[in-house]
Amino acid sequence: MSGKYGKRSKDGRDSMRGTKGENKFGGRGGASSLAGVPVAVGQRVECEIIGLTHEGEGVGRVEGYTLFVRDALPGERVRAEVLSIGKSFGRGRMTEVLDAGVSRRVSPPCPIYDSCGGCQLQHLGYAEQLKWKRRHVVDNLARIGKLPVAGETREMIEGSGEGERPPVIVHPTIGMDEPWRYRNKAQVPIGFGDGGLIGGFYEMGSNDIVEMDACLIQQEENEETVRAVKEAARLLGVSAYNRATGRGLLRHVVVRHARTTGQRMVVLVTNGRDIPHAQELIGLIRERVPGIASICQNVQTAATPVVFGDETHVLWGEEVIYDEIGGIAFAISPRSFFQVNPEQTVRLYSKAVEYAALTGTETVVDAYCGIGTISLFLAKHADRVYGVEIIPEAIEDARRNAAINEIANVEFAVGAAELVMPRWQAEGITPDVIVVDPPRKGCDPALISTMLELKPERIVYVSCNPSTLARDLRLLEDGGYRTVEVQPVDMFPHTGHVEVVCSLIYKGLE
Ligand SMILES: C[S@@+](CC[C@H](N)C(=O)[O-])C[C@H]1O[C@@H](n2cnc3c(N)ncnc32)[C@H](O)[C@@H]1O
Repeated sequence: MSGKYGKRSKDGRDSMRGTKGENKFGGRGGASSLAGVPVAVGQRVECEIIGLTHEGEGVGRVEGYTLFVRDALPGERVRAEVLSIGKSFGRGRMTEVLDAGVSRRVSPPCPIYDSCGGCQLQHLGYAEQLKWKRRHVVDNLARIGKLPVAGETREMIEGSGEGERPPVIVHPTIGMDEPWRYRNKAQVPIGFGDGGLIGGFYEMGSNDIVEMDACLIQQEENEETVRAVKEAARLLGVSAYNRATGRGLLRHVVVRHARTTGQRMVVLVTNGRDIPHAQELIGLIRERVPGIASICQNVQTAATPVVFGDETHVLWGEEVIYDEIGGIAFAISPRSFFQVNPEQTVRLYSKAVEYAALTGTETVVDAYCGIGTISLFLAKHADRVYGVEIIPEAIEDARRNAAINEIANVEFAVGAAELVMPRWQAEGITPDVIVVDPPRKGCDPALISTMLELKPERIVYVSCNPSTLARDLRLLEDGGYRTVEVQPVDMFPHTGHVEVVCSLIYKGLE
């Protein structure tokens, strides 16, 4: 075995798959042996795998010492080579499965799974992935949130300090019937290979880009678009960005596909404004990409792994493409957040609407609203919805989305939710329901304080990170709320990520 087993995980933030694995697979740096640590770097050890991290590493134990072993699965006994050690844990690579035990190991269908860090769980059967994602949520709620979870062990409930409160119901993860080819967006880093310009994904643990033509979790249209753009760039001699020297033009190709309208968008992220042969490049992309509706340029000159810079403009076509979710049309601009799995998004948002339990008379706040997706879903069932979002273009899209869907009972504001909410509070806006859908770092503490002052009857919390979710639920519980139901939704099959939607109720009203 090679590739995935022998290399560090990469930061996949801007990979073709666009998943968010972190670079944590150790490496050979640091001490080769440490006092009190029962393993040494380079040693081969046998270990039982008793759990799985959110990055898909098996959690092994060697004489009580924790060894994270990439690609090993719970229930297995494996042989692993130790790659790095620290005082409390180390990292290793699996060299052999000694006993598969009860693990549900499957053969990953993707031919480059070994070297690409975009997916972490293709080697685990899909039904088991769904179970594991629920387990991951439960563990975080119990460990970080100190919440009692229905049907779970007493040890988990102990220490919650919750007394006789009803336990939280954590439902089974909602999965996909066909968990492949779901992503509507690809972010492809561009670099140099032997034959010139290449684009695909970062090799694990390095900034080396590996050419990739196919990715089984991408919609095929995105693969086709990326291929066409790379070919056009090669034909015209467009230079690829060199991450070591900061020279070269094309840094990333970002493509989106709107399944309901067939429209496609290409964003060329460039290291500078001037694109030589720009008109020829645009011409070739238009000729070779069916459904192309928008070609944009984003300028990013900083030496940073962040994909987009602040300057975006249209090179050809529209400034947005249109897609539809649950019968609502959405305009999507190059930098706006739009859920990447449209099929599961309908399920996620429908749950959020269900948990909001609206009757038509309520005032609702949608914090971290993006392009107004959840706001517009809620507006049909509420008296008035207020959405707040930090990216100005996203709010432009949100307002446009309200207009094209003829939804008049929504209002959007640009700004940090933690700053805008107190302003609304001062203006006398008192929400009956607050929906939050923050980025991975969770809600700003100031926003939580304002929510606790406003005391809405219900809070609906949508999260892509179970650990910050659990932290925030604890704060909300301490402030007078009870977490009632938690629904994990598999928005990112074959990766370690899980989306969660939760309902909370103000205890004073129970
Ligand atoms: C997970 S996305 C959710 C977007 C939207 N609810 C959806 O489902 O499409 C989080 C959003 O929060 C925005 N954001 C990040 N920090 C923010 C802040 N402090 N205040 C308001 N919005 C913020 C991001 O730009 C992003 O659009």
